[in-house]
Amino acid sequence: MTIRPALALVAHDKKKDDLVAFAVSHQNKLAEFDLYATGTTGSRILAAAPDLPVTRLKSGPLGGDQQIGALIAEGRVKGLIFFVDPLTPMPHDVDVKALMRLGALYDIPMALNRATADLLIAHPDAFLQTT
Ligand SMILES: O=C(CO)COP(=O)(O)O
Repeated sequence: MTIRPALALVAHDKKKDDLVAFAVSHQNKLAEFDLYATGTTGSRILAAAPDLPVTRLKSGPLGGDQQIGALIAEGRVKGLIFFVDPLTPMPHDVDVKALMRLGALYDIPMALNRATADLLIAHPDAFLQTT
């Protein structure tokens, strides 16, 4: 059995509409990956694009960001699309920072906004690095 490369999709509440729009408009390319999402983000994506292979983890404030961080550290998740809200304080800010830190540490392609996500998904091979 071949394990497909995996991407993670996460959005803060005020950015969820943007991420859903991104996922819908790039459905065909995203369908080539296994997708992991934090709980509420995953529900929103699946409601709009039910055929996408999304595995929902815990909600971000309940540990979902850390679960995705662990998947990055294990080498399972090869790319992170994380639409962050820079204007709202988060109770789980330490988890948000930890997730971005692991993305930087493991040098995976990481988009923190729609503009960068659009650039990355135009070059899906960027997610296929093996380190
Ligand atoms: O809080 C989040 C990321 O930090 C996202 O979690 P939800 O997708 O469960 O809202």
